[in-house]
Amino acid sequence: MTQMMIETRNLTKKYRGTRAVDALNLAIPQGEIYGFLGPNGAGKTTTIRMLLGLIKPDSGIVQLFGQDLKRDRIKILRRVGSLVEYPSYYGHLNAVENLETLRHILNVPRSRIDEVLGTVGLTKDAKRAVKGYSLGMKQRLGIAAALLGSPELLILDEPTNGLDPSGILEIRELIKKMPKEQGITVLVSSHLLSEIEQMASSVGIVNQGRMIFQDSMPNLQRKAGSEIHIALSDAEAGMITAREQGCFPRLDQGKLVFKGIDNGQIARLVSALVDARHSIYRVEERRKSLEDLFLTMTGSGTSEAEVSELQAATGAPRAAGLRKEAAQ
Ligand SMILES: Nc1ncnc2c1ncn2[C@@H]1O[C@H](COP(=O)(O)OP(=O)(O)OP(=O)(O)O)[C@@H](O)[C@H]1O
Repeated sequence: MTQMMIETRNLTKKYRGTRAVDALNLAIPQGEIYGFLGPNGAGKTTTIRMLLGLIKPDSGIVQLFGQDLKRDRIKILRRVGSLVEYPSYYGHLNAVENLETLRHILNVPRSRIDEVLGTVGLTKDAKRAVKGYSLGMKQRLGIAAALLGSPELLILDEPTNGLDPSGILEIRELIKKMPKEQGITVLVSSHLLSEIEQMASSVGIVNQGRMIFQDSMPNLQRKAGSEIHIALSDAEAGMITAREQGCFPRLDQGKLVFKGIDNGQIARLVSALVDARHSIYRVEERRKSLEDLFLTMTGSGTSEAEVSELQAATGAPRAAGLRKEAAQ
């Protein structure tokens, strides 16, 4: 059976009577890149702080590597690397010198510094003062520091926040190689679905402290649903041919749009349209973008009916006040 690297049960934290994290059940198996997604204020950082033992839950359980965090906190956390908010450095020191202090605390060999700087692509700049680093380089140095103790689990809170596109790409590529090349399970939080979509193998979406979706990324994409759009010479006449084939499209800007149609039906339909002397310009699959899905789930600009339809489709529980907060 796959080991759970992180598991929480009914994890709850209140601030002044408001539940920042509300009965959260996280389940993160070994080898995953788990995208922890939610709009600003959803409770991601509060959850991460509880996972790292930085704050105490009001109720609920945190288990890392199958062990209760309350029992053997120091020993368990030695197996975890983390980057929460912006890391702080001595600007006048170089990367090696900055990591040296931490190396002593962790009691790891000197060679580990070269290894982690190599992993994050900072070997060339290792002897430059950190104050001259870009924000992306500083974040990569933060990840190097998190990797220094050879963790089995890496927890990164919004590591791409504030970075430019090339900085974002570097961090993303770095995270993507963690499970395969380093055998490390990763939890990475973000408020951007597009970010998570490009690196995560599974995803948990939180809003107002509650989990509204948790599954594999392919399942999220599948549940987002797809449509087939057919552009042809005479869409109205094409509708009649489609109906004769038992398909019932809608008409959208001169195109026939089909939901829930399989490959066999598409093949028969196209062949019937060609037989009926239609010119077919394009047949394309369009997925509801995950960005749309995320916005719908977190409740911005969509109708009550749409939210219900989506939650039914994704099997997500209904969160109290789900639609109050707009996604960022
Ligand atoms: N120390 C604190 N005192 C009071 N309220 C807090 C504290 N920390 C967090 N909160 C509140 O808890 C809620 C969740 O905040 P949290 O920082 O966990 O969200 P987040 O998903 O990480 O958002 P962001 O992406 O903006 O960091 C917010 O309403 C926040 O204002």
